[in-house]
Amino acid sequence: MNVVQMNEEGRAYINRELEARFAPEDDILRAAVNRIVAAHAPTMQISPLQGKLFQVLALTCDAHKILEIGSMAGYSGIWLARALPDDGKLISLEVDPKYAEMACAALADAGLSERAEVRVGAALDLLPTLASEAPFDMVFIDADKVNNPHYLDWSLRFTRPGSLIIADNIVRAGRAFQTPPPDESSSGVAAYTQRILEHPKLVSVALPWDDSGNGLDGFSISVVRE
Ligand SMILES: C[S@@+](CC[C@H](N)C(=O)[O-])C[C@H]1O[C@@H](n2cnc3c(N)ncnc32)[C@H](O)[C@@H]1O
Repeated sequence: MNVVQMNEEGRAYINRELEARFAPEDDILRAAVNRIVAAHAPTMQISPLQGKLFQVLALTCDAHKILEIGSMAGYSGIWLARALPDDGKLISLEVDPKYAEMACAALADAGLSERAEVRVGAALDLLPTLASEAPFDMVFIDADKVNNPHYLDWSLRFTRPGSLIIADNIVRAGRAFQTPPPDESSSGVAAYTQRILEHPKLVSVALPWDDSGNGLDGFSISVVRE
């Protein structure tokens, strides 16, 4: 019997093997990451297995419209938009014009320009303009963590029963569990977590995730109930 030791090496091995089988990156996804690396920017994108999980979730809730807050170079946007039908729509919000440009290029390379749109600006300025495009079947929150509670307010306004609201980086290597949290981002995440747990219309779960060298993190998934 081949037993894998559950040390760091063992976890990396399992992750690699699962990624290779369930969520292999193609050239388009690799090119999106390469753009980040070429710009000497930090690689903050979701992992391939997260991307595949989000696709499975999008298909499960029959997502036609997805809202993403925090596009960066379009890596998660590609995973999400690929789960949409031809007449589906991903709207992704990004404050940094350089990242927005990279995201547009990545989505165009992926042949997803018709289905995915990047809007440039601070999410809190852009969100009030999206009312006519709601409801969204899925919202992915992955921007400035300090504003997560505001993003939750908008997500609740813009979703329907059965929609999913996902938030990345809700552990922050444990900083989000400290009382009081040691920084503003962790405070935002802690407040977000408390609210999704207490909200009567949300059923939520969170999973731990090893954030590619940035330490242990995690993400939450909430479903909006009737
Ligand atoms: C963690 S990265 C997103 C990674 C991306 N979701 C992925 O997995 O490929 C966070 C992004 O949010 C953007 N951002 C930060 N504050 C923002 C704000 N107030 N409004 C919109 N985007 C913001 C950052 O510029 C950055 O590109």
